[in-house]
Amino acid sequence: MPALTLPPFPDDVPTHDLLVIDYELVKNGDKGETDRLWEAATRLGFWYLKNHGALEEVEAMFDMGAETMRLPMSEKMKYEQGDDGMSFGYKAAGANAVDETGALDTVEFINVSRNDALAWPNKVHRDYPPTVNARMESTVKPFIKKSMEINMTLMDVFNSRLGLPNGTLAARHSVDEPSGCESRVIKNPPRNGASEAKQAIGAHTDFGSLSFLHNKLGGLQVLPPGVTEWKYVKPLPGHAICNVGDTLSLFSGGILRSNLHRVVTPPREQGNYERWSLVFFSRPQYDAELHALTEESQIIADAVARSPDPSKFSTGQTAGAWFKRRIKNQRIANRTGPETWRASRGTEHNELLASQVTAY
Ligand SMILES: O=C(O)CCC(=O)C(=O)O
Ligand SMILES: [Fe+2]
Repeated sequence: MPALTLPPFPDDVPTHDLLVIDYELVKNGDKGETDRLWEAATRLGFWYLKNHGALEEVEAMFDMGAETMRLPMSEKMKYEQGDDGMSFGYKAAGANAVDETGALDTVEFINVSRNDALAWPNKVHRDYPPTVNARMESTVKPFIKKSMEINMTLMDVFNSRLGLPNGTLAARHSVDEPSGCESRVIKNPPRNGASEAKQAIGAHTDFGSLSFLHNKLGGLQVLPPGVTEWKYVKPLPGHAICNVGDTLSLFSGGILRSNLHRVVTPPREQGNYERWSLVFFSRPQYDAELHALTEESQIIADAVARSPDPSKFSTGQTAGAWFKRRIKNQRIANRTGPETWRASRGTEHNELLASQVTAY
């Protein structure tokens, strides 16, 4: 991407501080740092990650994203993800709802399946635009491999803190199995004169286990527990933003928190610029059953027993079904009314509250 001087994140908008976790320390088993990671993952479910060593891979992915988004719309639409609940491929702006009323999202993105990237030049799920293929080996695969390694290192920390036998979470995230794991490059257009901030991506919890996110402009917001006003997460240069998603929250009986978040027009002057972000989503293999791992861990069994609604940890769904249901019911083409949006929901803790919040 051309080097562009972006306006700084303003200091007069409501912002939520995240803990900064040092990946190198976590990798080396530093007790204080793993304590802080645990605190971040159980209290808010979001944290900054520094020293993750993936900065070069991240920049190359932004280049791949920019090359892809520059393709003619007719070319991009050949790879659209469709309305059947598959996430891999291109998603045009306005293809998803952002809320119950059916307001449209403003982001386009290109999602590449982990399975497809690792199997390249063979295909597991689908074909991709030529701009993706050209960089599959040099850019997409290295980014995905590094992201997986980072997420699995963090997941092993959670595995042990949750009192699970070694490798319990890893066994549900096998690299050889088909899964919804994917990379995503997201582009949101500048505000273009609009006076109101718009929801680019509606309030949601992430569908899978762990998300490894990179952005440069503000716009990401979280609704911290017990708070009714959305707070921006300020991007910090060189830092990733990591968060827990639904499936890890379910496996852990709610000990790990999958927090509501959304993306709106970047604040102030930043809103006049294109906003680019990049995520790698780790998700369990499709056939993993989503329920609290109470038989494998007394800590999780106790957490479920203490929950006011233990039934919510027995979804009766596999990861594949969970993922498909959430994606399919966000698609505007599938919308019949507010019930479609509701059917797309995951573990959102206070959805009613979220839909009442209007402050940007
Ligand atoms: O663009 C961002 O900052 C966040 C994106 C996000 O939440 C998502 O794609 O699930
Ligand atoms: Fe998200």
